[in-house]
Amino acid sequence: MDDLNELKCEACVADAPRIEGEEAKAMLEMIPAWEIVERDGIPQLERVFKFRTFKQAWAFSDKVATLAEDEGHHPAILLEWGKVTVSWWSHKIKGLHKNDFICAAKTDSLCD
Ligand SMILES: C[C@H](O)[C@H](O)[C@H]1CNC2=NC(N)=NC(=O)C2=N1
Repeated sequence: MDDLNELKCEACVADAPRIEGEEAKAMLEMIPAWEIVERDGIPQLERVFKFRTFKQAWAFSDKVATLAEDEGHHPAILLEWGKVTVSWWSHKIKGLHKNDFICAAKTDSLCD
C-alpha cells in the first residue's frame, strides 16, 4: 500500500465500510504514534502533540484545520497551553474509515 500520507481522502458515505478489529490494528501500525480511543462508543484515532509555547500549538492547530479543509474531512482539535490533541473519526459511519488513517498520517507530516 502507498504511504498513507500520499493518499487523498474519498467522500465518506453512510454505508462506507468501517475499519475495525484486525484491519484497524494493521493500519494502526502504519501510524505508530497514534492510538485508538473510544468516546461515546465511537472509536477515534488520537495523538497528543507537545509544544514549548501556546503560540506554537496554535499555529499547528491552524495547519491541521487547513489540512482538514483540503481533505474535506475534519478532526476534533483540542488546543491547550503547550499541547494539541487531534482526534480523527468519521461521523457518517460513527467509526473509523480509511480517511481517518490517511489524515492521521498527513497530520504527522505537518511536524516534518
Ligand atoms: C458534506 C461534507 O463533506 C461531509 O459532511 C464531511 C465533512 N467532514 C467530515 N469529517 C469527518 N470526520 N467525518 C465526516 O463524516 C465528515 N463528513
